[in-house]
Amino acid sequence: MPDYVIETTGLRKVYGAKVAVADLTLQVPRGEVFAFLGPNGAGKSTAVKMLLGLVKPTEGDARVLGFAPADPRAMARIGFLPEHFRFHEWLQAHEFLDLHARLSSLPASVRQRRILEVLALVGLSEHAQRPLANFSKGMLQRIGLAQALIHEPELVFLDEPTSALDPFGRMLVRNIIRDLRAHGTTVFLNSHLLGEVELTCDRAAFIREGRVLRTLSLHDAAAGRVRVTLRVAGASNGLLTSLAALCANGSTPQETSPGMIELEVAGEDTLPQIAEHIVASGARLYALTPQRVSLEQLFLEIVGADDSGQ
Ligand SMILES: Nc1ncnc2c1ncn2[C@@H]1O[C@H](COP(=O)(O)OP(=O)(O)OP(=O)(O)O)[C@@H](O)[C@H]1O
Repeated sequence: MPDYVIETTGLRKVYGAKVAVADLTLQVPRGEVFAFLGPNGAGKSTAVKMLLGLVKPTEGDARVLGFAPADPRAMARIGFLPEHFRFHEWLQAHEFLDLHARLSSLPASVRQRRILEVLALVGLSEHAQRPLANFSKGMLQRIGLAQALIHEPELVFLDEPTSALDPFGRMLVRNIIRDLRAHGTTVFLNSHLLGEVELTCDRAAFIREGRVLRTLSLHDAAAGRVRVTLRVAGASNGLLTSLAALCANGSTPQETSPGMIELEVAGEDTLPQIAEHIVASGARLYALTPQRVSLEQLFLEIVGADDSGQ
């Protein structure tokens, strides 16, 4: 049986008349880097808060590391970087990390070593003695990530961890997430930066109004939709009809200009069949150019482009 670190069934949260999370059913296996994607107001942060026991669900059930949310046995093994972190600005970076190490019940014998390790991990070793009040937004996000990892958690929730970071910072966070995965840590990532998600995550769930619309693997290139551009000569009238049978989701091939055809197929496995159809029709194939459909395109299609700004 798969070892799920997160399992929810029909999780729901209502604030007055506002349904923040409608009906969330989700399973995240151990060791996965899982992305939670959805437009503003989709209920992502509320869902994470319910999983952490910070918000009480109106209905439904959740298990995190096998326990009910907020169970101290689970919480000790979870790290969390909230979207809006309230920092203790009067503390120096190392004091802030020491506070969080103590809150995580890290034994005194390892605290100092872990503080130095996580400061190095997030590239802030030289700022250990600086008060957080003097930190830039990006540095605060890095130190927030350091506190989430100080106790070597099994499961880490990162809510928009790179929103304030420059490209170097984003690369650093990508590498940290890859290291976490290599060590078997499960990462639950909320992000609007779909390029980052594509590079770091194993699987993504698209949510809207607190419901999972779809989950998909981000690894399996053969399973991802592919847009194909063809350059052909001598195409017969029947070629477009014949290619239509290979298209994804009821889409149809389009002749964009003489000799140029575009179509979308469900995965790379269909590419040889396209070539076979063209040759069988008697046309000559000069170019077949596949391009994976980006996560951003999928997001716009699945979630809908007009559902922001709540
Ligand atoms: N404490 C609260 N009281 C009332 N409404 C709330 C509360 N928290 C969240 N909401 C509402 O619930 C909905 C979901 O909010 P949530 O913050 O979970 O969305 P999100 O997907 O994390 O959004 P974003 O991408 O903008 O961070 C929103 O409409 C929000 O206004």
